[in-house]
Amino acid sequence: MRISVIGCGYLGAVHAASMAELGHEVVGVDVDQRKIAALCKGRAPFYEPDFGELLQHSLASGRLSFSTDVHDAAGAQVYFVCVGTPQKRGEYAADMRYVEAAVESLLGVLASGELVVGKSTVPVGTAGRLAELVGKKVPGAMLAWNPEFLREGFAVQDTLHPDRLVYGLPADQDREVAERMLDEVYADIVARRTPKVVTDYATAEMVKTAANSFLATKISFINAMAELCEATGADVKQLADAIGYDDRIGRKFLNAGLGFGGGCLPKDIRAFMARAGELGADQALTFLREVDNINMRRRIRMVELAREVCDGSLLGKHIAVLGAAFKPDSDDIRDSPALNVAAQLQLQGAVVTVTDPAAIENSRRQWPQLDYAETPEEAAERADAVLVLTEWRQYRELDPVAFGAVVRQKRVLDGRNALDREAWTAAGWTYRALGRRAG
Ligand SMILES: NC(=O)C1=CN([C@@H]2O[C@H](COP(=O)(O)OP(=O)(O)OC[C@H]3O[C@@H](n4cnc5c(N)ncnc54)[C@H](O)[C@@H]3O)[C@@H](O)[C@H]2O)C=CC1
Ligand SMILES: O=C(O)[C@H]1O[C@H](OP(=O)(O)OP(=O)(O)OC[C@H]2O[C@@H](n3ccc(=O)[nH]c3=O)[C@H](O)[C@@H]2O)[C@H](O)[C@@H](O)[C@@H]1O
Repeated sequence: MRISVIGCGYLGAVHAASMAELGHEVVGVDVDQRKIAALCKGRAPFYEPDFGELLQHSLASGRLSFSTDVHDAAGAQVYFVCVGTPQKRGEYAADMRYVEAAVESLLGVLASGELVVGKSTVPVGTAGRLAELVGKKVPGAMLAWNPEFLREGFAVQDTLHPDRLVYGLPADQDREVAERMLDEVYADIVARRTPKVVTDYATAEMVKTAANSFLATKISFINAMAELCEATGADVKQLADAIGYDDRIGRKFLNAGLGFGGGCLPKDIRAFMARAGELGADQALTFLREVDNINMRRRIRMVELAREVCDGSLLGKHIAVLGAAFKPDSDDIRDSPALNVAAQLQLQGAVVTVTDPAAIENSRRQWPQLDYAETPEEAAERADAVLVLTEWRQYRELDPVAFGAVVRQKRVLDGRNALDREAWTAAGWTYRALGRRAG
């Protein structure tokens, strides 16, 4: 099948290479010339495990190419829309200008019988509106919404082996044709009997925002428990383990700590609230405001904790921040809790050095005022406190004995509840973590 993918960022580039891996002829299009130049050369423009190999394999097969010209996308049976939907500046709502522009550009290349498939996360109501536009401008062309649930750090695995497929389809006679075309795109995945939900546009759009809202709520729930643990002397990690044994609750996404960041959960819950407001149903989602508040309070608490361990003042204290990406195995720093804390510490007078295995280049571009080091040892040289804010394996596996020789003061703040508290304490470190007793 011939497929085009519009927008080759974290989602689209992986989707394009994965579709080629599934045997399709794929053209990836992006307006960012640097990104396309890198992809054409088989260089991943971002850090994502397994993506580099997949990209090179797909390019070598001759089934994958990239372009900055949307006309090179013409002649496909299916056009995936994977452009960004960031938060609007100064507002909660999603900025839809990239989706609008991408669909507008497709109107010039689309033909009757071809299918536009939205993958970007959008406010409910978008697909219906765009389907009308597509049908009016290109009679016989169709539109479907097929939200994506991949996680960064597992993007290749999640794209090739998703736990479900969701098709939001038109209500008219195009419904069956569109479903058949999507089944052909995902033939290998459908053949494995992957659960498939075939529904209308609005439900498909809402499945995506509801899923991200639920995940954000689960994280903020455990972080609210962490706040109470701090007030009572209880231990949030043991609490999460204990409630997580209940199958109805489950242990996943109950890791208390610095909370959620990234290019999706924060902006998606806000866009969902904004859309509910537009629809006159804002009351239904007021709880998400509290989810957001609990999440942001963790960042402030982390800074307080750093001040506490630094004898009540951050002025002139050398602080090593281990981790800049919003999560491990990614170079994505969009709304990174780690960088937010690093910047707050610096504003309060600390001398902050940040390190990260993959995200230093991105961080330097966005936060040039911070200092950076290549390794945790360099970052922690003569530090008064070490903060582990992204739980990269390298940091989880640090040897607290050897690492202790580098710093001025053996004080470690475990922002992700990821270190072995007993081992660090035994090596003479003062151990502090959100929602746990001092070690
Ligand atoms: N990053 C992720 O893990 C996931 C993202 N999503 C959703 O997918 C969408 C894309 O997210 P990311 O890939 O993270 O964003 P991104 O910012 O990494 O990529 C978006 C890409 O679209 C390109 N673009 C913008 N306008 C264009 C146009 N008119 N024509 C062609 N290309 C254009 C940009 O240059 C950029 O490369 C968002 O709606 C996001 O919420 C959904 C699931 C997972
Ligand atoms: O819409 C999206 O873009 C994606 O958003 C999230 O994926 P992602 O942002 O890549 O990463 P997550 O693993 O969900 O982590 C998000 C944030 O929550 C934090 N987190 C996660 C789990 C947890 O228990 N505690 C916690 O604080 C992470 O550190 C990270 O900052 C969802 O998990 C994906 O299903 C979805 O497709």
